Amino acid sequence: MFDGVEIDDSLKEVEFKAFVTSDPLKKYTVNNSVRLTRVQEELILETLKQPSKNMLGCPEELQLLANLCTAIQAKKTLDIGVFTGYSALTIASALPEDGKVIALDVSEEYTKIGRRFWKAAGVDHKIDLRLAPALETLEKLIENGGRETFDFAFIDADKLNYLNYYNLCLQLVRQNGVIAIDNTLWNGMVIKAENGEINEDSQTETERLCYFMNNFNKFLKSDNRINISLLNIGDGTTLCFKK
Ligand SMILES: C[S@@+](CC[C@H](N)C(=O)[O-])C[C@H]1O[C@@H](n2cnc3c(N)ncnc32)[C@H](O)[C@@H]1O
Repeated sequence: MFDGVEIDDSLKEVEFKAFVTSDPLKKYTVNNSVRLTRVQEELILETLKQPSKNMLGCPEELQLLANLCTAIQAKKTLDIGVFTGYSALTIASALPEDGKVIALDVSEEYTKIGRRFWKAAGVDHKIDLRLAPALETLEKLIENGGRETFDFAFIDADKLNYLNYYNLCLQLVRQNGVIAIDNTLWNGMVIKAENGEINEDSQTETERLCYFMNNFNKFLKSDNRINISLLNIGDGTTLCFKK
């Protein structure tokens, strides 16, 4: 897949992503399972031209989430962190005609790319984009009676708010609904945090975020409000099944 894509240095930072990986087994699993529509493929290729391309979601992960939405017959969903609209497009495509993705981001610039592709795929009527800090939007949804009305949520925005997003999503998602969380393996670096090689005072922001992510993973494991699966797919995807 995407053999013609030029790999520049910024993409080498995200070697775990299927379209740049050199891991033969990962390539195999993706080549033998990921199905992309023409519009998804065009959106991915367009995003790979953007300077912030390394934020793009992983096709194998998003396909799994879409399949999960179908399996639980999701209708009302949340996409926290839209970027160029790939996750919203993929989730919306798995929903029935009257399904909804409430899509949360702060960036007009990124999301306007997504709008074009949502329209091309004929799913724009299912996507309700809210341009504001996601915490504000989630709190408003709760205030306005949204508690336990969502079937599914995908958390993929600013990492330091992950715990806040998770706690708000737990209020918004119904019993047996699913919260999926991206980047929980942090490019494999969580092992360094686990071994004490990285801590909250580490030099780089990415290391400090990794320290945070390792603690967040431990919090999720101990949270009895959910059943959990941490999958080594994409950059690490944690599935939380609300009890
Ligand atoms: C990793 S990208 C999302 C990728 C997307 N889910 C996909 O599948 O391609 C993270 C996004 O979170 C957004 N973001 C960052 N801080 C935010 C905040 N406080 N509230 C809402 N969105 C935020 C960024 O603008 C960016 O578009």
